[in-house]
Amino acid sequence: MSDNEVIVHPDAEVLAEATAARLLTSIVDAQAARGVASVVLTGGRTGIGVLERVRDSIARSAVDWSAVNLFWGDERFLTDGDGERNETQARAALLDHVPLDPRRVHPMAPSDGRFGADAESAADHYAEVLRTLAGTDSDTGVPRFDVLLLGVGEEGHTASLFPDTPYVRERERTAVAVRDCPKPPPTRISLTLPAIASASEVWLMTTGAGKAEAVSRALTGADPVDIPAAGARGRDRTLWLLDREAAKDSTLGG
Ligand SMILES: O=C1O[C@H](COP(=O)(O)O)[C@@H](O)[C@H](O)[C@H]1O
Repeated sequence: MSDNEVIVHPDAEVLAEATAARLLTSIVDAQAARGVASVVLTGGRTGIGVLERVRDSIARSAVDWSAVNLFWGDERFLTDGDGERNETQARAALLDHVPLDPRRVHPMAPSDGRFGADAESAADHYAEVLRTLAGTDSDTGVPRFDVLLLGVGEEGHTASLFPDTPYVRERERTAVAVRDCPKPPPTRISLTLPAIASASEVWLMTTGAGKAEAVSRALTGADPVDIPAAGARGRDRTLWLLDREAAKDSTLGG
């Protein structure tokens, strides 16, 4: 498990642009090393803003999009194409604009899909997809994720793991159905902290003064049960990408 690293950008615009450049470079590097890159996407304003900047970057042509595996860290359990789904927003921001191989795109099921409103079965299926792609040698049950993107909520949630819930305490399963979420919609699907911890790099991206307290608590060793973002760590790197407002309550040294 890696230590937290923090990079503070002047504002949300610069953060989105710089993170898009960082993501493009990471994908190119992974493809140069292994031929393929695997990225876990997030929803939220910052995460979708980064995808829009990737779309608008001339450097997006440096990526072989047909060799990018895409997953989601969480999903709002709504009908297919609903504008609040993280998948819908990611498709509009980037995925519909690059030549992906649809077989490499792994969205979480919608609430009108093959599992209907059974979010638990949809989550179990996602865990099964991850296990299958991980292969029989895997000890984590998830594929090798090069970069796993996350947002952070005002109360410290990340993915759809909210404070003081059974879901943030989950140690066995890699994907769970999340019920009674304090932030709408009430039903979601989320990767768990153990699944997140199997990623090579975890990038937590957030902006604005409303996130400052949660960021500060996460960076000063809060219990992940209280501040779930505090428990999101990558194997090789855990990178907090903040704007000045989100960093304002944190003592960052230097
Ligand atoms: O609902 C969600 O919110 C978080 C944070 O979103 P933001 O708009 O405050 O940046 C996001 O990370 C998560 O994927 C999403 O489902």
